[in-house]
Amino acid sequence: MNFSDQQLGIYLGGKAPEITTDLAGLEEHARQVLSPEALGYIVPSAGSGATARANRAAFDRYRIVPRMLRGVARERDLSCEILGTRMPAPLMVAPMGVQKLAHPEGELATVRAAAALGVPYVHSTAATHSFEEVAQAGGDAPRWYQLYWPTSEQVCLSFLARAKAAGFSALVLTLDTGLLGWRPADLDRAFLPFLNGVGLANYLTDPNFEGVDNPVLHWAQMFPNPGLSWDDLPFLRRHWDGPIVLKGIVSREDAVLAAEYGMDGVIVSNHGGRQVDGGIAALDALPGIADLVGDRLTVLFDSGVRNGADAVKALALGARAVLIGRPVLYGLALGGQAGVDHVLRCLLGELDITLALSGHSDAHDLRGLVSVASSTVGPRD
Ligand SMILES: Cc1cc2nc3c(=O)[nH]c(=O)nc-3n(C[C@H](O)[C@H](O)[C@H](O)COP(=O)(O)O)c2cc1C
Ligand SMILES: CCCCCCC(=O)C(=O)O
Repeated sequence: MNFSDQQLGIYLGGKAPEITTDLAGLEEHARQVLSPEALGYIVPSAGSGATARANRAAFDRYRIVPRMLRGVARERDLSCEILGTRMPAPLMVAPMGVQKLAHPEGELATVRAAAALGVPYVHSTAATHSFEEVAQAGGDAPRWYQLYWPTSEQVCLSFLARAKAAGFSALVLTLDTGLLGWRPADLDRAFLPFLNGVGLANYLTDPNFEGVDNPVLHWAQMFPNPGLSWDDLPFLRRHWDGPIVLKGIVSREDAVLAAEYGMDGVIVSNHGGRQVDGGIAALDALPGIADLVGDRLTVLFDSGVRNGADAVKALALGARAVLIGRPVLYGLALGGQAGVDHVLRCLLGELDITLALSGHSDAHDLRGLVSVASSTVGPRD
């Protein structure tokens, strides 16, 4: 199946879609519908926003060099298997908490849209719906669980057990959020969703929270948890029967440590610039890490992917798959489940078209497809 049939469908239908197909322009549309608090939480980044800008600038620096006359198939197949999970294309939904900020149906709308397309969904510890609710909404579709490691060992073990029982097949341990980054947009509003009980669904439904007088205070004792070290990882291995992926890796040294500590994969990510201001662009970190550990670890990528061409660049620079962050939330804000469906279909369609126009019938062996531009045009418009 060609995902670019989406494009044909729009032309033949003769009807403009309700949400723009210009995914890079989605943010502007989403800004119109998000409440000031939701907008302040979702869109901006840490500090001056330098890391988020670097993420985008890096994508602009790399350019696709399409190849010709390569007998591209009319029927293309972008499917792949990543850590035992089959997916229709090397694309996943990044773990994102507090999705009810974007839309009342929150993660349920997102997981339903992803499931209908077979796109794996990664469930955040900071979600507004519990493991069990999300599993029910997602049915048999592929799903992974993202752990924010709580300070309580009991709660940690309970989360792992609940995730396993609810059919989450791989574990993503996020490492770059030992504490929350300095986020001026939220600080200036004195707004943190968790303190209003938003984003605590997994906690509040946990047996360890039963009968607790002040659940928010109890949660505040679980997070932040900056004291974790590499030597804690064997604990996870003992208690999680399945692949483990470390999210938030941007240094080669840490990628090598991840391999030495027996992890299965890493997500090269700077959390979309939401944590460290002035950090390295995730895309700039990717090729070095993929070269160094790509033969031992499954290297995945997020931070700054805004359209199908960006996904192609990350794949060509060594990622086995890319995770989509904010654009999914923008789709969610603009149209609930249908909005997420639209965003994912556009991404898949543009990914397929970009690959085909570049001479590829699948998403394998894309090395050499991008180069650093000798002359770079400025950011859009
Ligand atoms: C509103 C929001 C909430 C997020 N929550 C989480 C989370 O709970 N766990 C996590 O590992 N990453 C979380 N992230 C980070 C994403 O997984 C991903 O790394 C990031 O969005 C990628 O950057 P991009 O959106 O600029 O592409 C969140 C991101 C946003 C925008
Ligand atoms: C468990 C509390 C911290 C959640 C942070 C959510 C997140 O990753 C983000 O906002 O970014």
